[in-house]
Amino acid sequence: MQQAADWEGGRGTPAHEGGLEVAPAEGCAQGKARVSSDAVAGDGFSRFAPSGDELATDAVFAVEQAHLTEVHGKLQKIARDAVAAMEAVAAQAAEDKKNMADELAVNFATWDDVLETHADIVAMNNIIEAHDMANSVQAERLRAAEVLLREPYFAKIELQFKQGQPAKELYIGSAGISDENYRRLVVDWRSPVAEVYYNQVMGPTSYVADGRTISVDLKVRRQFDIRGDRLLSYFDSDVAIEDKLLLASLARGRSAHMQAITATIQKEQNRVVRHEDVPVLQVAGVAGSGKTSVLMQRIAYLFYQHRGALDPTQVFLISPNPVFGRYIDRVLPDLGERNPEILTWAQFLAPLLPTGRGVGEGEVSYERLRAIDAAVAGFEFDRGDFRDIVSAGVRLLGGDAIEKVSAKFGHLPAGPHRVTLMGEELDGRLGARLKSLAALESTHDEVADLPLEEQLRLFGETFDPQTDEEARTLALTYLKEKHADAIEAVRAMGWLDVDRVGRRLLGSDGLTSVEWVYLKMVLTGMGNPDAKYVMIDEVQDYSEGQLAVMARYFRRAHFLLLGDPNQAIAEGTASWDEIRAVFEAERGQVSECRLMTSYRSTPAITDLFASLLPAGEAMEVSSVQREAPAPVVAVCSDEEEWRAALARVVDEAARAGGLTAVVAPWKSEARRLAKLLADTVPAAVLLGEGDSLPAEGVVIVPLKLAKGLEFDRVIIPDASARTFPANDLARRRLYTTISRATRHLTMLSAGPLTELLG
Ligand SMILES: Nc1ncnc2c1ncn2[C@@H]1O[C@H](COP(=O)(O)OP(=O)(O)OP(=O)(O)O)[C@@H](O)[C@H]1O
Repeated sequence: MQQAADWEGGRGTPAHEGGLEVAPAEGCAQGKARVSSDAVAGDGFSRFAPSGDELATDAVFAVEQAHLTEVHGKLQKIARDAVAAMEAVAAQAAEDKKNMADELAVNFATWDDVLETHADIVAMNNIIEAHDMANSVQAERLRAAEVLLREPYFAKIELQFKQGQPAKELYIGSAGISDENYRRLVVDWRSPVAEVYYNQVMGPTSYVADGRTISVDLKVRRQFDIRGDRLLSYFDSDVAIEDKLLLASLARGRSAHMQAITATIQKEQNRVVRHEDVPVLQVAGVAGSGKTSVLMQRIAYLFYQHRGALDPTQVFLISPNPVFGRYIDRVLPDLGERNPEILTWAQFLAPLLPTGRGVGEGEVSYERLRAIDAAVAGFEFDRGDFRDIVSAGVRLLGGDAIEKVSAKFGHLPAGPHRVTLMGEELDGRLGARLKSLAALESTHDEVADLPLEEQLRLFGETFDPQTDEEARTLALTYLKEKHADAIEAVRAMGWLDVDRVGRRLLGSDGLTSVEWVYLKMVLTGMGNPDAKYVMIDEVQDYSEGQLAVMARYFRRAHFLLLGDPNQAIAEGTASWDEIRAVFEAERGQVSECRLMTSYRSTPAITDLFASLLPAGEAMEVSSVQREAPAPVVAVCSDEEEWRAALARVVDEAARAGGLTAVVAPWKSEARRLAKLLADTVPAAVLLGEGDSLPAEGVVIVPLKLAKGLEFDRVIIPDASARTFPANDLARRRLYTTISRATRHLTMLSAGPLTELLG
């Protein structure tokens, strides 16, 4: 066992028994991590594809290639036919519209004429609607064909439904499609029968369709690697111990955007993707276990299940940071689906807050929010809780009037019902006030004094009213725009001084933004009742308060919570049990799943981050990746050495190709590193919130922004005890940092290496 010098005092660092071996090297002490994993290695994969000669003589290969060629040809025809049909519909629609417009004699002379005109218009609309419908069917077909032309299918199953009968062949792909005779060419991966493929059990098995369990005998389970109309290889699995397609997919490495895992969803992942629709599903998964991938597949699955009834605007994905949002935003479009609303916490919260109020820190306990619930239960408004609505210097609604409206509904408790009724009444009063202003001579003069282009923009003509009524109508249009802020303030219950109510109720100086939004929800019922699904990725990074706000805001939605308790990288976030408790309190029962296999990193890197897990948990984590060079550690004895070593490893990484991340613990440290490297390795760029992940190169990125992402190489610039002291938070931060690496990991240490790696 070697010892490396401590650059601060020249003291020796302790040796790391059973962990990383640290050996001196030029400039810094260097070494390789010892690997204990015997996970699936290269040999299994090298047999995956038959060689050229074998392919030529492989009868199955020839049959499958012929089938693929036929299906691909049919898909091309389907796409061509769909385009032609859409063009024909468009031409016909244009013709029909022209004819109908020519024939349509708008006549309101008598009541009979009105009825006839109305009937003509309805008939015209029906024809237009029929065209739209025909087009949307063809558009859907075209979309499916386009998705499939890239890879028509990835698997085939042969199912025997009854003994003695021939087995039925089904090809499974990213979308489902039939030929012109309604014969299924490809079965959608989300269809009930496809479950048999994902269950990875040969022989007698079953699937559920329309609530019925259907028993089948799975005779053949064949996986394909296909590009367009070319079959690259196939693999028949008789026992599902090794998934060759999975190994092939993992060997292909990462790309600048997350890829769908449709063809290789594993059994434990499939349980989450096809999980029954429960109010809350909480999924705990180790780093790289496919939580985000599974989340995307689940969304695609839900769109399929609720086709026509679930719109993407009713699904929300709360993502850890904007870079991550962009990293995942191609997965669903590649599957032929639209993206849900992808928001960070800040993007979710900001529009709910009054202008000028920052999102602030999210650290709020559930207890504190429950105190708000308790206080509001026995509460009554007073005059000071109401604010004048003022716009452009005009007081449009006074606090006294609002208090009177409140008293009118005083028989109701102060809460959402009463506030809604008050809102409606105040909306009416504001409308009446604007109307009375619109009747004033002074307003008409104001409108007449508007620049001409302003009048044209507002009215489509200059202000030249012929009657009083016309003058009032035009003035009202002007006032509605002038006082749009007041109209919006009434709609958003801006007349209620939430801060004042909070101070009164809680006796505190001020509310945090989380408390403010929560109190507003409790008082006014603010929320999104139309959201049907909300997915929170990296759920361990939110406080109880933030989670309770989301649970309350999306009050009718079903939640999917995915996270890794060991990746909680900030203080004040909810523990795994607290997350469950918040959702149990807010939404009732919480169902749970676990994902324990890691797909991202090599066995050596997986072993290393798994060694940071609490005792017991590490034993369960396994890696599926192939082996690659062991992680490298360099302990430097002084700052100068460390700088030189950093420049060297970053430069080497830049030359090696692929994408490297220098993961800094904090934003300030990332900036410092960027400055430090600016002269020596200018290729290394600082990644900001507004950036997308490049396909290759070197990025310097704070850990917070690296959340959920992965890189071919990770460089930890300082794995010293100073950056990672021996405590739980640092342990989780190191685990998260290391697990961003897929194949290569280099750790430098300015001074003694952290004990956590000992
Ligand atoms: N079934 C699978 N087939 C192919 N690749 C997979 C599969 N499951 C996961 N992967 C790959 O493993 C990597 C990690 O997946 P993902 O980012 O979804 O994991 P995660 O659990 O969200 O990670 P973390 O929490 O550490 O950010 C990705 O490159 C993903 O494509």
